[in-house]
Amino acid sequence: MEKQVEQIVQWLREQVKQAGVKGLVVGISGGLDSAVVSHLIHRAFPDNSLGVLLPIYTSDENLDDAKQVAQSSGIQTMTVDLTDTHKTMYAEIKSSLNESDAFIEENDKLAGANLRARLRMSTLYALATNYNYLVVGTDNAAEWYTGYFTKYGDGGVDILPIVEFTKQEVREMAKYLGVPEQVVEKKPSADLWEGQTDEDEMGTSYDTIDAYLKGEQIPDRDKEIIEAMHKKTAHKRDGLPQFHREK
Ligand SMILES: Nc1ncnc2c1ncn2[C@@H]1O[C@H](COP(=O)(O)OP(=O)(O)OC[C@H]2O[C@@H]([n+]3cccc(C(=O)O)c3)[C@H](O)[C@@H]2O)[C@@H](O)[C@H]1O
Ligand SMILES: Nc1ncnc2c1ncn2[C@@H]1O[C@H](COP(=O)(O)OP(=O)(O)OP(=O)(O)O)[C@@H](O)[C@H]1O
Ligand SMILES: [Mg+2]
Repeated sequence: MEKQVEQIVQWLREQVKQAGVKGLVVGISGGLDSAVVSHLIHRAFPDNSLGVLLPIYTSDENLDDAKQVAQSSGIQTMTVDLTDTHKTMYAEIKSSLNESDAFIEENDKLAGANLRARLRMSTLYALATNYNYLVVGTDNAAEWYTGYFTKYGDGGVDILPIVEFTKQEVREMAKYLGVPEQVVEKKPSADLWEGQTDEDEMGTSYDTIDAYLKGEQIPDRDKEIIEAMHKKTAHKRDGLPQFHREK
């Protein structure tokens, strides 16, 4: 594991050098993926890494976990509470809609949720500009394959250090790095609405996605869910469609 971690740390240093910047910034949620990334970027840049707590209606429990991750990793942190910003901005969007165009319930929930991720992204880029840092993404292999992230939200980042690691591998890395136990054991959640868990929303489990990515047999039903998500979200992984002028 030490070798694996050291390779990622070296890679992080190369990315910073190649980009001609000074360090790295990540959002810390109190969840597993950002905990691992916080530990890794602090190892790579003890004096030039920043973890940002970005609560939007965030529970005390998750905030507390985020603080404990800050402590276990040793990373410098700051907090920008975006709850009021989200409230104001989303209310403004909704009140500007014609009554006949108003959100249906499901879209309302999703749009509000994705706005949370995009406000966090905007904040991280403002800070990256100030400190001359790159924004580090926390997607793992399962999230990347299924496209389980918000386009230009938590998907709006500069580099992806753990994108080739399954959720289980990220969990193993977390234990090795000394991430607090309750964070290692916590149910993965995007925390974009009350009570959300990734596995409930996706309708399959990380263990199953991990197994599929490793080429193991999984039930047909899960395979269908995973492939449908993968197909539907191809646009999040591909470059932008561009119109080419005739020569
Ligand atoms: N074929 C296509 N070509 C180009 N663009 C296409 C497109 N289809 C949709 N789009 C665009 O993409 C948008 C839909 O994508 P997007 O806005 O990302 O939204 P969407 O994929 O619908 O929702 C994001 C999902 O990721 C989950 N999530 C988000 C953030 C964090 C985490 C977490 O694990 O922490 C999970 C969240 O719970 C939700 O299930 C459409 O509104 C449209 O603008
Ligand atoms: N409250 C928050 N404060 C700061 N960053 C956040 C917050 N919520 C989400 N993020 C950012 O969005 C990323 C995506 O969230 P995601 O839930 O996939 O990861 P996680 O919370 O680190 O781990 P897990 O998937 O196990 O919950 C986080 O890793 C983090 O960088
Ligand atoms: Mg989370």
